[in-house]
Amino acid sequence: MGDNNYDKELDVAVRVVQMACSLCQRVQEGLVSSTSNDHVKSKDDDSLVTVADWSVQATVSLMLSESFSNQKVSIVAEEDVQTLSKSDSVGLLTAVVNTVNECLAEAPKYGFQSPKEALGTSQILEAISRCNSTGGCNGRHWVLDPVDGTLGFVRGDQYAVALALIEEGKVVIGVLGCPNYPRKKEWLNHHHHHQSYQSMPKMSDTSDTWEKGCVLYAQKGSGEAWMQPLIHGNKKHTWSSSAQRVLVSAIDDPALATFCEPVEKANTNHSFTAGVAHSMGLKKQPMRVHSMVKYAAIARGDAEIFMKFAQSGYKEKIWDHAAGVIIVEEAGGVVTDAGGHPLDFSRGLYLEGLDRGIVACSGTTLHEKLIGSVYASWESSNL
Ligand SMILES: Nc1ncnc2c1ncn2[C@@H]1O[C@H](COP(=O)(O)OS(=O)(=O)O)[C@@H](OP(=O)(O)O)[C@H]1O
Ligand SMILES: [Mg+2]
Ligand SMILES: [Mg+2]
Ligand SMILES: [Mg+2]
Repeated sequence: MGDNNYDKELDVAVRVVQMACSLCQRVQEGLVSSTSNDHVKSKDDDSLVTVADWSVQATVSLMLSESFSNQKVSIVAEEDVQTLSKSDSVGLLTAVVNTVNECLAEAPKYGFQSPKEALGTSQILEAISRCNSTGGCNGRHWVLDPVDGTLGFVRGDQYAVALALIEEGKVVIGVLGCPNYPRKKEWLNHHHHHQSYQSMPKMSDTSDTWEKGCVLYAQKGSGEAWMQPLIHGNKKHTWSSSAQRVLVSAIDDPALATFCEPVEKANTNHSFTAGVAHSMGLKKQPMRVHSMVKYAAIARGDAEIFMKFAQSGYKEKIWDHAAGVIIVEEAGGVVTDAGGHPLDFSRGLYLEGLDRGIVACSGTTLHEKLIGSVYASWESSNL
């Protein structure tokens, strides 16, 4: 691992992700209970963006600047201010400004300073647009997906806040906030989620028996991945001292393994993965989950395999994977492209050179079988 130690960066990143998760929970509660959807917008590629995406991006940008003010902080992040600056977005922008200021007022709870007075619109727009780095193989770059799985977020379902640090092209820390990670792994499944929703305790339920949500994190080369509970509501949690180690599953028999994949067929080829699953002897139905919570499920040992095969021509972005990949690897898992090569985070915004798709496994036995099945299925799917 050399002399590099990222303890300070990791500590800051975990606290800012905790803060962002609390922001998201507040916004999601508002969205799910509201009948209007004026806080959700469609982007040019028809994907969604919400008040939470921009507000988290602003908050993380501000807290990283506060914490590393002596350095030039480079941040690669998903959102820009284009949609937000349009004349018909005044209501949206006001909501972002209010949400960020509400969140900043709580900053001391997370060991950060609150600004002396509420921030204005221009400061918040500036904080969002400052995250316009394009990464690359030189120097340090933070990589942020403020809300990953925005569709899941809007549906009241799974989503994640993902923050990673890349140094000289390698991911060195990863933090993944999963505010709706359920107590029972079966509840992760999108379909089960709705069936069991009525019987699930509500978000406002503060009973101690109900633990939902977590923040996972790892540092490169440590061989350890950790999980903290979320700070719920106003409860004073000793969250920083209640971290638990997470480990991948020991299951290496495909017949017993669970594989997870994106919910939407637009984001992955469900029929191809069904063929791969059959070919390698997976017996269980796929667990379809929004967001990088799929990586969290592998790291926590709640599932053994994650596959994503996007349409050819779609370029995977680094912020959709960086934090998840390092957490799974440090928890004992293996993540590669479909050719078995490690993902390359050194080439800018995209995972350039990716061979077909991404596969994550709890161990090498399943990984080798999976790569073999992808090879066989790809051949036959192209006959
Ligand atoms: N066409 C296409 N193909 C593949 N991937 C795409 C595509 N379009 C978008 N994206 C990216 O997918 C991210 C969401 O992935 P999920 O696994 O959460 O998808 S799903 O909602 O479960 O279907 C999503 O992340 P967020 O935008 O942060 O939600 C996108 O970066
Ligand atoms: Mg998006
Ligand atoms: Mg994303
Ligand atoms: Mg996103």
